[in-house]
Amino acid sequence: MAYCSAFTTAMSMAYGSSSFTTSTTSLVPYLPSNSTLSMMTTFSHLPFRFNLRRSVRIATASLSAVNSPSTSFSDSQKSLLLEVKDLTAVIAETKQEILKGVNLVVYEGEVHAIMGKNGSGKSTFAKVLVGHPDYEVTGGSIVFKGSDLLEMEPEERSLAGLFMSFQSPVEIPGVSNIDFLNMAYNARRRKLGLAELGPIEFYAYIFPKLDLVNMKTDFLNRNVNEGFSGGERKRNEILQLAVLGAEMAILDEIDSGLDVDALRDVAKAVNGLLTPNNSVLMITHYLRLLEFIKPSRIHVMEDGKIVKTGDISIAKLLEEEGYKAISTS
Ligand SMILES: Nc1ncnc2c1ncn2[C@@H]1O[C@H](COP(=O)(O)OP(=O)(O)OP(=O)(O)O)[C@@H](O)[C@H]1O
Repeated sequence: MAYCSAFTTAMSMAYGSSSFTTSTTSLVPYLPSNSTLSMMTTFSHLPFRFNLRRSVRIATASLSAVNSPSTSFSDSQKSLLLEVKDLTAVIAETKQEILKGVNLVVYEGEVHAIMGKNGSGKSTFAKVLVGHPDYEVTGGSIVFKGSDLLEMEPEERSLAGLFMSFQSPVEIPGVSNIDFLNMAYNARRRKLGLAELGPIEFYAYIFPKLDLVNMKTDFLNRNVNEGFSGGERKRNEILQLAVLGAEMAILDEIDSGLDVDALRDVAKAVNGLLTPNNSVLMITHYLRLLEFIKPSRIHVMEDGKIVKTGDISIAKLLEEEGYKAISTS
C-alpha cells in the first residue's frame, strides 16, 4: 500500500510552496494560519509536510471528547473505538518489516498500556496509527470509530479524534505557546460555528489547565518547546491535549525524563482528562506510570506483535523479573 508516499506526494502537489516541513508533533494538524504562522516555516531535519491553512480547516472538527461533558455509562454501553487486525508495516525507505501482525481492540473509556523491550515496535505501532510517512502498511486493518483509518491522511486522522504525544516533542521557533494554542483552539471553534476566544477569554480558558499540569504561566509566553526541559515538554504535550482534546490519546513514553513529582502531575492531568467517551493508549517501560494511570489492559509487544495481554500483574512481573519472564522466543 503506497499510503505514505501518496500522502507526501499529495501534500507537495496540492500545497507546494505554502507547505512546510515539520516533525511528528502532536499539534501539527492543528496549526493555525494567521499572519504569524502563514509564512513558510521550514524545519528541514524533520519529515512531515503540512500546509498551515489546510491544517486549520481540517483541525476543526472532532477534537471534542476531552472537552465534552462526561456522561455516566456502564460496560454494556461501551462502544468500540479502535480495532486493529493483523497489522503489518514496513519502513517505507528500506521495506524492513517492523510490525508483524498487531491485533488490538480498544473500547471507549479504556486505558491501554503497551510495554515491550527496546526495539520491539511500540513507537512504530503508534506512528503507524497516526499515519507517519516513514512507514508503509502492508497488511491488516485499522478501524477507528467505524471508519477505515488507513484510508485517511494523517491530518484526517487527527480530525477524527486521534492525538499523539511523541517521545521527543519538537520546538517551533518564533511561535509562542499561547498564540499557538489560542489559534489552534479558535480554528476548532470556527469550524463548530462558535465565536472565537480573544486573548483574555482564552487566557481564562487555559489558566485552569495550567494548574492541571502544574505549569507556570511563563510557559505560555515562551516559544513552543524552545529551551524546555524534557519534563517541561511532556507537560506541554499534556497541556496541548487538555486544550484541544481527543477521543484517543496516544502517549508515547510520557514518563521518560520525568522526576517523580512531574510524573505525578502529568499522570494526574491525564486522569483528569479521561471521560467515559475517550481512551488512552500509552507506551511505557515502567510500572510507576501504571500505578498512577490505571490501565484497563496491558499488552506486551515483542518483535512487532502483541504477544501477551493482561492486567497490572504483567507490569509487576516485568518489573520483578524482566522480559525473560514472558518472552515467547
Ligand atoms: N524510520 C526508521 N528507520 C530505521 N529503523 C527504524 C525506523 N523506525 C523504526 N525502526 C526500527 O524498528 C525497530 C522498532 O523501533 P520502535 O521505535 O518502534 O521500537 P520501540 O519498541 O518503540 O523501542 P523503544 O522502547 O526503544 O522506544 C527498531 O529496531 C528501530 O531501529
